[in-house]
Amino acid sequence: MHPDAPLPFAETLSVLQTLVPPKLLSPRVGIICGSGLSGLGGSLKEVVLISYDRLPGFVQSTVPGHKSFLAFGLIGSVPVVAMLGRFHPYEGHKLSSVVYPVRVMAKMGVKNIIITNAAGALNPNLAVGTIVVVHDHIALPNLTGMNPLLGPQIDSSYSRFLPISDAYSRSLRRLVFQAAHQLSLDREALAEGTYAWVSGPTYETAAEGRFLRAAGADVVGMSTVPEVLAAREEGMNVMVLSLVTNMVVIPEGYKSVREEVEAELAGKVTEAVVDEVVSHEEVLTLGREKGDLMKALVEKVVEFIGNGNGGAV
Ligand SMILES: O=P(O)(O)O[C@H]1O[C@H](CO)[C@@H](O)[C@H]1O
Ligand code: HPA
Repeated sequence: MHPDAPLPFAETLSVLQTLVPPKLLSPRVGIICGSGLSGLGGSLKEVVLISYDRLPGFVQSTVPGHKSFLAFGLIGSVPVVAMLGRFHPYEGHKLSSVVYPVRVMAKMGVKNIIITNAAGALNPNLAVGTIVVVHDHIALPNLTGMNPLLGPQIDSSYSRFLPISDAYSRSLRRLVFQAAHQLSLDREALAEGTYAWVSGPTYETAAEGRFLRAAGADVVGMSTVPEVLAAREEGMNVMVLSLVTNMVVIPEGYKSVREEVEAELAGKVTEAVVDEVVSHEEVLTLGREKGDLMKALVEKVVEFIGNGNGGAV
C-alpha cells in the first residue's frame, strides 16, 4: 500500500542533486533492467553510479542478476536514468517500495520509461531468445487485491480510478519495430504479446502455464506490472520488452505415465521421459547471451525518442 509512511521524495531528490552532475539530472528516459540485463548500463556514457543504499526510500535488490545501482548517463546525447537491478514483491519488499524508483524518476521529469524483464514463454510459437514487445498484461495479483495503487492517493492530483487498457504506448511500440528494422534484425527476433504477472518466487506448474496461456498470455514473469501501473499513474509513456528465457508450456504436452508403463509391460521400447525444470541460472545465461541485442534495441529507441520520433516525448 502506498503511502503507509510518507514517501521520502524530498530526501531522495536532495541526495541525487548532490551526487549527479546537473547535465544528467533531468533524464529524458528511464530504464529498468530485468534479470541478467543490467549490462544495459554499459550503454551509458559519462556514467554516474549511485548505490541504492545511499538513496532514502530505496531498498536493496537481493536477486542474482540484479545489481543495486541507479545509473545516470547519456545514450548518444540523451540523458537517461537506469535501475541496474529492480525490486520484486517476492523478495519481501512492499509494493510501495517496488515502485518507489519509478516515482522518483517521474519527479525528475522522466516522461518515457523502458522496462525490461526475463520471462517464460506460454505461447508455444515463441522461441527462447525472442524479445516480446508487450502490448497488454494479465495480472492475477491485481485482480485479487495486490495492486501498488491500493491505498490512499499520494495527493489529489492522482487519478483514483486509473484506466490501463492503453498502458503500453503504441508510439513507443512502433519505435521498437522501427529500431529492429534499422538494426536489420530478423523478423523472428521480435514478437508482440501479453505478459502475465505472477507473484513468484515459485515458477509455474505445467497446469498453471496452460491456464495462463488459455487466458491469453504469451509470456509470464514475476515483475514489471507494478512498475507499469506506477509509471502510468505518474503519467509516463511505457514500453516493456520481455526476453524469452525459457519455455513454460511445452508444445508436446504431458506424457502419460500410465501409457508409458502399459507400453513397457507390453514389451514395447519407450523413450525415457525426463521432466524438465527451469532454473534462474538458465534465465541469467539467456540474459547474458541476448543482452547485447536488448541493449542495441533500447539504445536505438532512446535515440529515436531523443530525436522526437514516434509521438513519444
Ligand atoms: O522479471 P525479472 O526481474 O527480469 O526476473 C525474472 O527472472 C526471475 C526468475 O528467474 C524472476 O524475478 C522473474 O520475474
Ligand atoms: N516464470 C516466471 N518468471 C520467469 C520465468 C518463468 O518461467 N522465466 C523468467 N522469469
